[in-house]
Amino acid sequence: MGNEVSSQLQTEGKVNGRPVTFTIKQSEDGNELTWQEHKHDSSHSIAKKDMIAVLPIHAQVPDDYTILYVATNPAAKDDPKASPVIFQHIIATTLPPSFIAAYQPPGNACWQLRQDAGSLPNLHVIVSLGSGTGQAESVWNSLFKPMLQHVCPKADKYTVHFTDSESSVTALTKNVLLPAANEGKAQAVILLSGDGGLVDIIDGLLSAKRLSQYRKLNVALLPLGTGNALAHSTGITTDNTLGLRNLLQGIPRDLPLFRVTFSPGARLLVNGAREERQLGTVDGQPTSYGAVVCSWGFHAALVADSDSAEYRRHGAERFKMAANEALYPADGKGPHAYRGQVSMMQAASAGGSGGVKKKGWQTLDRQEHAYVLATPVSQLEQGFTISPASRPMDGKLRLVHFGALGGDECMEIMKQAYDGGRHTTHPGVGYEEIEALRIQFQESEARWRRVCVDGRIVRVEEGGWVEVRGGVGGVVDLILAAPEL
Ligand SMILES: Nc1ncnc2c1ncn2[C@@H]1O[C@H](COP(=O)(O)OP(=O)(O)OP(=O)(O)O)[C@@H](O)[C@H]1O
Repeated sequence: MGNEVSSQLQTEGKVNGRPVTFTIKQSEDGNELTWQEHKHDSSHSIAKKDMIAVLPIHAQVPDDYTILYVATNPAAKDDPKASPVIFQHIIATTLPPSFIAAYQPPGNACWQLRQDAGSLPNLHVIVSLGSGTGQAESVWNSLFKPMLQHVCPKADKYTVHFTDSESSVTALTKNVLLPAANEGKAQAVILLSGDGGLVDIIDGLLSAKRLSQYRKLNVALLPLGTGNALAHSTGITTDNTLGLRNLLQGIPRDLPLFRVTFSPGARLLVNGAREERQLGTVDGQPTSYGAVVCSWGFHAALVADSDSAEYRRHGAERFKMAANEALYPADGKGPHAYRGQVSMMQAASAGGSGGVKKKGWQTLDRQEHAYVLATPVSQLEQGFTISPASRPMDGKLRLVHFGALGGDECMEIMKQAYDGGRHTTHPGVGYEEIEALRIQFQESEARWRRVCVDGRIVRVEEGGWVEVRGGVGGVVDLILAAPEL
């Protein structure tokens, strides 16, 4: 190619009507669009990580496109509740074709699928004011609302819901989303929340009968929680757009779920564990559903203990703070040894770390445990790779477990999880693909019988049990872009 720049990489065009030269440049963050304004001899650029999409404007002006992207929000420097980025757009004429090809949403992108056979899209935006460090409202105002007004200018085409309590999403699901889904209406939900918002939707949808004409919802995540496990594990957080690139470029994919069944006395703890509630039942058994994690032991305890307004202010740090308290308790006795019988059913395809593979239930030899965690996702928070073999949306449950250990040894295993998931090769850690997990609790004190299902805490009665099984689907589609974008 010599010094010649290919027409794929450089074109003469316009930005907002002003003549420019566009160039695609290789940078550390990937391909970057730069342009040189002829009149002012000034240069500009948009980094790959800031790109949302390139959208054609009209068939009559085939060379004109709108570039949607984000820019750093200066207000976020001093305000932890401010959106880190704001929405930007420009009109570009005669862009390099490779740039258009990279960022124009595919024909089957969810945006188009939301148009229900020509009728108005049934689009709900949920702004969860209690999620993460409280950025959802600012993200709505500075980022998502301006983008929606751009791509969906008729404001009456969508409904915005702001949460005002921890039961807001559940109530909306039971009163609005489920009845409409049962009438076969196409619905799309855009969720400005953490994993909890999605779990509330899933649980709400599964709380009552789904009729034969039930139509799956499309759900798109704008990850604004603390852990954002699903978003990190599916690649939604790999750019700076807080899920907007994924929203415009993604296609609907069935979200694999697992079912968690409890003994009859199990209760959901709410309102900072000050209140308890009955769980929904399936065939008479208390049942919950999840998409991220079901755990008992150290992980469940730290999720439960860090779920207070005081801890939440610290964002993802809250997990580390609670972990320290659990591993090095003030009484100096070391971490609790959780007593119970843990059984698993290995998946037919699993190799497993426990020697000869047998179908059917197998009970672990040990009676004292520190960590028992089943998950279909790879990361529980950014960089915490609890299950490195997990692949997005494959629905395979994996079990990570180890016995009662000292604080330092537990901490070392956790550090290895933060180091790309190295803990799964630690000789004391079991890691296998499973079909099902069952725990029979042998603890007299209630706090050691707490189970975490996607951040919710369920306390099981003395002598009670929990069982986890994968293979549930057909309830919601998650909007996901191809990982290579
Ligand atoms: N306005 C509100 N008032 C009280 N509670 C709220 C309100 N809005 C949301 N909540 C609750 O706050 C919690 C937020 O959960 P969510 O999972 O979205 O965020 P997170 O826990 O910070 O993130 P993650 O689950 O990804 O770690 C949920 O229990 C939700 O019901």
